[in-house]
Amino acid sequence: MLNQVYRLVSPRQIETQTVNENLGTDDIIVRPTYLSVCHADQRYFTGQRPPQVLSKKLPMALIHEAIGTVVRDPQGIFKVGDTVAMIPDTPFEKDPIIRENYLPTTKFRSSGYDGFMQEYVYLRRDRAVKVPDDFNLEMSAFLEMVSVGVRALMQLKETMDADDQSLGIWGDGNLGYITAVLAKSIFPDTKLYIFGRHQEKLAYFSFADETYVVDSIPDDLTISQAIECTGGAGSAIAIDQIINHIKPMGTAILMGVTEEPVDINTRDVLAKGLILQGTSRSGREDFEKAIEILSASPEAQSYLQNLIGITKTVTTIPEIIDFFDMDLANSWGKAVMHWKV
Ligand SMILES: NC(=O)C1=CN([C@@H]2O[C@H](COP(=O)(O)OP(=O)(O)OC[C@H]3O[C@@H](n4cnc5c(N)ncnc54)[C@H](OP(=O)(O)O)[C@@H]3O)[C@@H](O)[C@H]2O)C=CC1
Ligand SMILES: O=C(CO)[C@H](O)[C@H](O)COP(=O)(O)O
Ligand SMILES: [Zn+2]
Repeated sequence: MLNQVYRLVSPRQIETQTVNENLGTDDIIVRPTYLSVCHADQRYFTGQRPPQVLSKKLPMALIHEAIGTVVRDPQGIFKVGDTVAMIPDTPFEKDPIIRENYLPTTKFRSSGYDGFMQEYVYLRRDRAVKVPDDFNLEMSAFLEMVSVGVRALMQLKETMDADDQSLGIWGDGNLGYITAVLAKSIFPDTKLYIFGRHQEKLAYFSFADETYVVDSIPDDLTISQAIECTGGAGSAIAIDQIINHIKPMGTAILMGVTEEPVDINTRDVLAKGLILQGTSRSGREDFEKAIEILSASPEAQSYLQNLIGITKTVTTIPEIIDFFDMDLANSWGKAVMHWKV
């Protein structure tokens, strides 16, 4: 069946490419409905990745945060009309130790493989998770990012020592906010401190125990565990502040993506016996866990709806490009496209 795929062919240049699709025995067909933009998409859209990376990855459809409506399931397991979250992480093998999102053979949509900016997505059925009927659709568009926050917190839980007194999250944006909302459910008795750059963003973290602007953190403040959700140029100072304020033998989960290597004060990492652990992307079970947590907490759903930033119905390629530009200029929240292309 011929399918229209909207691919980034070079920075800021999106073209329709017609692809002849075959429906595999274990596939379903999904019509994307709500798509949410990630920093990773913007790094490709604006050409912030090195030229040799761009030439390897492009052309490809962007977007890995999306929900859609099932239009066909040959096995009849999904009902036509079901809303599903689409999982961009696509493993092709199982490993007894390495999680699917860390396997080198796993494909990740919108990172070298077509993302969800398509007329229809031909999806392996295990890459679709039913979205509860009472979930807000625009909030559900970024369930992938929620699943990434779940992954980080699960890794923290598996790795950290017994000190669960306090958790510090560096980063007052989308990822920090989502991870903080989830932390209230996963570590309900742990004091939650947020460290950011913008008082007006920190104001959204009303559920946290304390918020700090990073240039005025009390010198004697200590935290048990930490998660870095900054990325870019800001992550070096964030990691340095974490190393300074975390208690000995604490664990710091690193989530922010940088294009350049980051200097780390290894002397203090050694002296304090710290664990630094990276986390990237998520697997099916993290999507299921995210939906389980949100289903049990209307309050968490309500907080996440505060993260819905700009929303717009897009019907043409120029409107897609305008929307990406609007996202770049937007300071708070996730940009969610209602996909009518
Ligand atoms: N590991 C994973 O699987 C995933 C990683 N990411 C990555 O996470 C990072 C954050 O994404 P997102 O939340 O959407 O981005 P946002 O821009 O929404 O949020 C980042 C926030 O952190 C602030 N910040 C920058 N430096 C510091 C610092 N040193 N201390 C405290 N706050 C700081 C930024 O301020 P300012 O804007 O002024 O710099 C900004 O407000 C990105 O690199 C993104 O690619 C995203 C999704 C999944
Ligand atoms: O956003 C993310 C997951 O939600 C990851 O940071 C993103 O997938 C990294 O991909 P790339 O290496 O292509 O930047
Ligand atoms: Zn992402």
